[in-house]
Order: sequence, then C-alpha cells, then structure tokens
Amino acid sequence: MLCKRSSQWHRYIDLNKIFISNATIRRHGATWWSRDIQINRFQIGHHHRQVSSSTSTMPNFEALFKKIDELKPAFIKRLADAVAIPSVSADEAHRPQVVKMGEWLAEELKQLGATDVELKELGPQPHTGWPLPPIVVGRWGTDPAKKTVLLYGHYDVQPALKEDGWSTEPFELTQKGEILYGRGATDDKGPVMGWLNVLQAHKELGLEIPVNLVFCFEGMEESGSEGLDGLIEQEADKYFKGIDAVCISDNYWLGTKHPVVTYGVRGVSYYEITVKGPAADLHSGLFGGLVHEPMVDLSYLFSKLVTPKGEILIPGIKELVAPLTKEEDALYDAIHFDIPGLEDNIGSKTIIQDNIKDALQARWRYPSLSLHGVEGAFYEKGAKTVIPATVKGKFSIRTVPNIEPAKLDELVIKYVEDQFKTLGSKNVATCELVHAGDYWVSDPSNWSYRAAAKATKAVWGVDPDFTREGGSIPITLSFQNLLKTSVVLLPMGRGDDGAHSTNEKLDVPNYIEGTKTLGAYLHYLSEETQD
Ligand SMILES: NCC(=O)N[C@@H](Cc1c[nH]cn1)C(=O)O
Ligand SMILES: [Zn+2]
Ligand SMILES: [Zn+2]
Repeated sequence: MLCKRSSQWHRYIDLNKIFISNATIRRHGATWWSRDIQINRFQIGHHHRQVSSSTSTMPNFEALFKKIDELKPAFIKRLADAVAIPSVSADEAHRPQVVKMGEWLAEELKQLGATDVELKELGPQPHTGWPLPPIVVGRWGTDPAKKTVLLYGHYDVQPALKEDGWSTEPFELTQKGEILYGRGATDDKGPVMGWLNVLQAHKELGLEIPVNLVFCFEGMEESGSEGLDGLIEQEADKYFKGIDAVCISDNYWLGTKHPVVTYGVRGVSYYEITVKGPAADLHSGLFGGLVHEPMVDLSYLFSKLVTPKGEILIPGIKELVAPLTKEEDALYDAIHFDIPGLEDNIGSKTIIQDNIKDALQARWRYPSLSLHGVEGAFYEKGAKTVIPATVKGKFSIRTVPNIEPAKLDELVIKYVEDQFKTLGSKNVATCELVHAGDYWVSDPSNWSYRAAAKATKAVWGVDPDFTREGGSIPITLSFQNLLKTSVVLLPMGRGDDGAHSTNEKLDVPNYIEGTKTLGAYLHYLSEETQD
C-alpha cells in the first residue's frame, strides 16, 4: 500500500520480515523495526534477472585495481578541478557556480564516453524564486541483458569561508601528506568523482562494465533536494525506466579504520523562527530596557527547545519514536567502534553518552534537535552595541521511524507559538518549516547489499559493518518508492572527514580504495542473483 504523506511516498509492507545482524542474516518471525518500514524483499525490485555462473563476467580485479592505482594523479587532479568550483547551493550569489559545476560534470561524463548526457532543468525554487541548478543525467550502456544501476550523488556543497577557521583555502584542494583538504572533498565531490574514475579506469583498460549505468547527480542536496522528487516521478517510466538498483555514495564510515555499508538515514525537518520588533536596528544605550528585544525573545525560545544533554523539550515527539526491541538493541553489539573513536572524530571529549551503544542509538534511531544559527544578529568580531530589529533563528530536527513530518510540524509550530505567548512580548514571532526530508531504513540482506559487502571485502580485506547514518539524504526514500527498487549506501570517506565543517578532507587511500570499491560493486552486482 502506498500512502501519500507530506511530499513523500511511504510504503507500508507487512510480509517477510527480516532479522539482520552483522554476523548473520536470517528470516525471523519477530521484527525489530516499526511496521511501516519493514521491507518486503519480494515487492522491491521488478526485473528479476538471474545470472548463471557459466556467464560470469568477473574481471581480474588485479588489473582493474592496478589501473586505478596508476591513475591516482589524474584522479586527484579531477577532484581538484571539482573542488575549485564553489558550488554552494545555500545562497543566491553562488547559484551560478552550482550551475557551472553541473555543466562541468556533464562535460566530464561526455568526455569519458557517457551517452544521453542532459542537464534537466527544474525551473525556479518555490520558496525563493532563485533558479534551481539542473539535474545532470547520463547513461553508460543500454544492453537489455544487463542489470541497470542508477548512481546518485550531489555536486553542490555546504558554504565555506577561510575565516570560519580553515587552515587552507576551502575551494583549493590542498594535499598534505596523504590527506586532501577542500570543501566537498568527502561530501560529495570525492565520491562523485569516484564514479567518473571507475569509468576512466574501465575505458583505459578496455574492460567492459558488466551493468548498465544511469547517472543522476543533483545540485541541491545540501538545500533540501528541491525539484528532484518531481523529476524522479516524472522520469520514472522514461529516463529512469528499468532501474534494478540504486547506489549512493554520500555518507561516511563510523571511524577511521573499519569500512561500512549503510542501510538507513535519519530524516530532517528544518525550521526558522522569525522574531520581528523595531523597524530598524537600535542603539542599545538609547533603547535598551525600553523595547522588547527580538534576540532576547529568540534566545528564550531556543532555550525551550532542547536541553544541554540533548533532550528534546517539545511534547509529543518522544511518543512517536518506534520502540527499541531486544533484537535491534543487540545489533549494536557487533559494531566496530567506541567512544574514543567518536571523540577522535570530533576532536574533543564532549560526547554526551558514556557508552558507544547509547551514542550510536542517539545518532541512528532517536531524534535530535540542533540549533544552527541566527540570521540578522550581530556576529562579527568587536563589540557593537546594537539591538537587532529582526532575527531569524534556525534549527532542525533529525527524524526517525515513526515520526511523520506533517505531524512533527504541527507539534513544533504550536509549541513555539505557545511558548512565545507566555513571554507577553509585543514583538511578532512566527515559526515555519523551511524544508523536510523523510527518514529511510532498508533491508541489508538483499542482493545489492551482498554485492556491496563483497566489494568492500575485496578491497579492504574485512567484512563491513552494517550501519545506519545520523545524517539525511532526503532523496533516498523517493528513489526506493518511485523507482520501486532497493537503495544501498556505499560510503567512501571516514568518520573524521569533517563534512559540513572546517578543514573538510578525504584521505587519499579512501579516495583510491573507495574508487576500487565502487568499481568492484558493479562487477559483484552483475553476478548477484536479484531477489
Ligand atoms: N551527506 C549527506 C548530507 O550531508 N545531507 C544533508 C542534507 C540536508 C538537509 N538539509 C540540509 N542539508 C544533511 O544535513 O544531512
Ligand atoms: Zn552529501
Ligand atoms: Zn552534506
């Protein structure tokens, strides 16, 4: 049954519940995740092609991996060219650079030999009217005897300024030893370049890619993936017809050593509280104590959202979270990670939880509320004595099963309005949703996960941990539901890469071995029996 909810499709499934652990994958009568995210492995995937071992196309990985090693300088140059385009999707001034990045990517794809490369235009962004950057699509192969894999990534990045605390220029890829620093190095230009690198290595070796590829690279992921849902829906039976699997490389290992394959993301609902007071900024000496100050009202509202220990104070949210079962709880025991590893990732000893299981559950299966910033407030160096006239406070809530975005909006907006009323302020306050993306949890026992795990083992020599991700990739659920296919997340970077932060980086070994992993995944996928 498909239920339209918010702008997302949500699938309700009730058969063949799967119990998964890192060591074993088996059917199980009981279920550890909530009813609405159980995956019916027989409903997802629609072209059930069997590949017999007598038609094996497994290559000699030695030759492929050697070629990838040889091409390392060219691959680093490709990433440097990509990082040099400041494709920040968050602000209007940078939008032309996002478009330039899309055009650059389309050109690279064409040069490598991809066909049907197009820039799918999306028109103006509804909220702002700014032009949306295009979706870059393309194909590699159209052999009906082969499986078809859609590769998704994003070519936009988070904002970055040297003065935020970067040690190097954020939009100049800078190599220090075995580390590549630059905005987008790990999120998500490195992984997107990884797919292009795979094409180049195969092309130079004269080695056939054993699956058809469909590329779908967007330029708005960091700003809510606006426009992509509509395009997928529109193209589901056209450009995106016959997709057997979707692979996304846009998240990270947990730590720095053990590779992972990921089967879930949290959703995100992003809100803005606007508090309007005087017509213009005021002198605090002349008006302090006489006016209701918007920053004071906003600070009060912020303090009512979340405690310093991360507890969300908005009533009703906790009750929506799917209960933790014993079986799910046990999955966390097999993960190769610890609190010192988390502390290394963030460069401080400021983790709230004191054991890794609680910390990982807080990241993967419980909601969190983060305060992001205040627009309109004084923020520069110095001591300006101003009363800001209008401020906009930004916060977001990471969502998990079974928090429905529309229900969450209701709870959040009413709560903020009620809290504001208690202030007796004469200012005007509003709270609105900026964008929302749903959570997603998949079945990590299916054929695409088996291929991803084999590829990881072939490159890194160990079985991957199966993880969920605390961050969000809003489009994942749309691919699953609209293309009726399974999605796997196969990350390249490490947990300490500093995505969205200063000094974002990608380690050279992760870039090169990660490229091998992506390439090997395609080969293992072609061999795997689709279920
Ligand atoms: N690598 C995925 C990622 O960083 N996703 C963003 C998505 C987002 C949603 N709203 C703004 N950005 C994330 O913050 O999780
Ligand atoms: Zn990303
Ligand atoms: Zn990101």
